[in-house]
Amino acid sequence: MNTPTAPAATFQETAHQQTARLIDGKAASIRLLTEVTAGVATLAAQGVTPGLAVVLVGDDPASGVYVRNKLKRTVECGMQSFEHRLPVQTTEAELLTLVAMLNASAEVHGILVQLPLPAHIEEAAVLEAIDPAKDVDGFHRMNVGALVQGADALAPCTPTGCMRLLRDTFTEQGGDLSGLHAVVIGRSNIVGKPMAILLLAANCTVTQLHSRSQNSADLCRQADIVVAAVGRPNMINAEWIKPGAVVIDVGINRIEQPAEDSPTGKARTRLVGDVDFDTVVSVAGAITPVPGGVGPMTIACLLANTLTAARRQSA
Ligand SMILES: Nc1nc2c(c(=O)[nH]1)N[C@@H](CN(C=O)c1ccc(C(=O)N[C@@H](CCC(=O)O)C(=O)O)cc1)CN2
Ligand SMILES: [Mg+2]
Repeated sequence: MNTPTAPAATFQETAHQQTARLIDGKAASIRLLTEVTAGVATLAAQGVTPGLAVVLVGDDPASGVYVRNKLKRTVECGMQSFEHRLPVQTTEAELLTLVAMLNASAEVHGILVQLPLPAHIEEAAVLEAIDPAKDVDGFHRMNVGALVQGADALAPCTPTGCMRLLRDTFTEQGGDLSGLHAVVIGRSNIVGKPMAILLLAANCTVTQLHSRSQNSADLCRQADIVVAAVGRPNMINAEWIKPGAVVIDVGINRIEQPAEDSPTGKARTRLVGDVDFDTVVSVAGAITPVPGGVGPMTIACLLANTLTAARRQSA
């Protein structure tokens, strides 16, 4: 093993003792969508218009919003959009028949089945039925395996978006994250696990915390980079954060806000992350807000993956 060396002067050494810099995911997503739009135009000029099929089963209101946003951005980028809304009582067999049809369609380069699916449908069976070349969510085992081995893969959109935000935040080091200690909180297949793989591929030292971890706050306080993806509102407070650390908040939790705390004086719901923004903002060096942080990057990375898939299928 090489003699350990201290990481190069990092963002946090220069940035602490002040309010954290806000990492603007909305602006970063617009930059990426602009690149994707140019790539789509180039491919279209060669006779291939990338096509994305989005499948939504049931009427979960949040999923409905995400799907609507995906369809809107798809069209804005110049891609073809194929929308499939199925009733909640759709059977697994019916859904698999649709997936097979989309796999066979030459106009469809990317397929996305919005999660969560209704409880009677086995999610894994549906995700494994998608042609890995069209799996723009990067959830198929073939793509997960390729990601782990560092081979060309369609990588999951939310972790990819987080990596882009991190590289942008560390521009002073040329986007180099080598040697930094990254703590990922959460181990879901969609975010936590692929996030850890991507950070490892970027030469970070990675610690993964989860519901059974002990001394989580102490471990987290050693991190240069914290990625919170647990789905528990405001769980990570200032005591978990080393001064100057870069904090990426993947959580999207809708909580009730009582009338007395609401700016309008009426009870309403409010979107918060897994990170207690109000306390962490004065300790961290940089932080993503919720909304306007990771969320918009998820959709931009989905369209980037669709462009990549279309390029590969037409090569
Ligand atoms: N098949 C998939 N299902 C789900 C995924 C996924 O990547 N693929 N991720 C999430 C939901 N999701 C995309 O599908 C998603 C969630 C949130 C956002 C977003 O832009 N959030 C905004 C706030 C939006 C709001 O007001 O509710 C933000 O954070 O600024 C985009 C995509 C689960 N399912
Ligand atoms: Mg299920």
